[in-house]
Amino acid sequence: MLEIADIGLRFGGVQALDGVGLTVTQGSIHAVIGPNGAGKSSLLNCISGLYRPARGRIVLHRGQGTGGTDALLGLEPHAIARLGVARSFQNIELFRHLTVLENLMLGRHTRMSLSLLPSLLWFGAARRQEIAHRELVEEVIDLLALQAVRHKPVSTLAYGYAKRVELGRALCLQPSLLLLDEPMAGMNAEEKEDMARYILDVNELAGVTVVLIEHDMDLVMDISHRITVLDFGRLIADGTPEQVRRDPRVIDAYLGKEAS
Ligand SMILES: Nc1ncnc2c1ncn2[C@@H]1O[C@H](COP(=O)(O)OP(=O)(O)OP(=O)(O)O)[C@@H](O)[C@H]1O
Repeated sequence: MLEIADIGLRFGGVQALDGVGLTVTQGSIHAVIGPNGAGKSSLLNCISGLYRPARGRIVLHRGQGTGGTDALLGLEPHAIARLGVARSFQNIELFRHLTVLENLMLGRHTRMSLSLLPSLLWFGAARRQEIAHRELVEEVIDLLALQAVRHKPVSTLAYGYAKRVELGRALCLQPSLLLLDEPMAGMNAEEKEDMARYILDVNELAGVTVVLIEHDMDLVMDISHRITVLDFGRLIADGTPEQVRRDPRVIDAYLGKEAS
């Protein structure tokens, strides 16, 4: 569903990404791992359009039925989001004084097709659209088990819950591809386990393809179908969790450091 080839990105003297390429399969959870500064966030930023790599190719194949193929390189972030690529955890700001439901409805509104004026003129159409939005938001609330906190302001929620609302905000855009940058950062073991389960549900039940950056190796090995390993901006391994776990370059570059 996503093909990335030969990405080169430089910041002054730092080669953040050097010839990186990978293929994300539709329906998979694809993790990107590597030591600090390896280029993981930069890669996600290239996919979502925040960074413009000097060279390379990023192509999104949209799902069956739509038949579309889009070159993402050079598109603005909002245009990429409109193609069904959502990003969570670093650029989604929740409105902390608003309730969970209000935050999710707001997340949904960026996807509204009717502008204000036609909405006033064509009240019926706007109303139908509002009902459809509401149904989608209710599905997200069910999927992420947010019923108990739906009317609570986000500022009153425990950290793990707030993170789940962020995930919900991204899901309200009905993405086909979800980019998650360290979704478990700052969480305790129980919160991490919960979040991992919801990411699996998003993938399996909602059919969303996920690209995930995460430092917790056991967790990555548990939930990912495929793992790409970066080190100093270069791809050093790519494969199933079993293949990556055994790869001597990975053990050297990453697991070795963790174990020591
Ligand atoms: N906006 C920027 N300006 C300058 N240098 C940058 C910028 N973004 C990233 N870099 C540099 O590019 C390299 C890769 O950084 P990146 O944040 O992509 O790594 P990472 O693997 O996500 O690291 P971490 O695990 O610490 O988040 C680093 O040397 C970093 O300092």
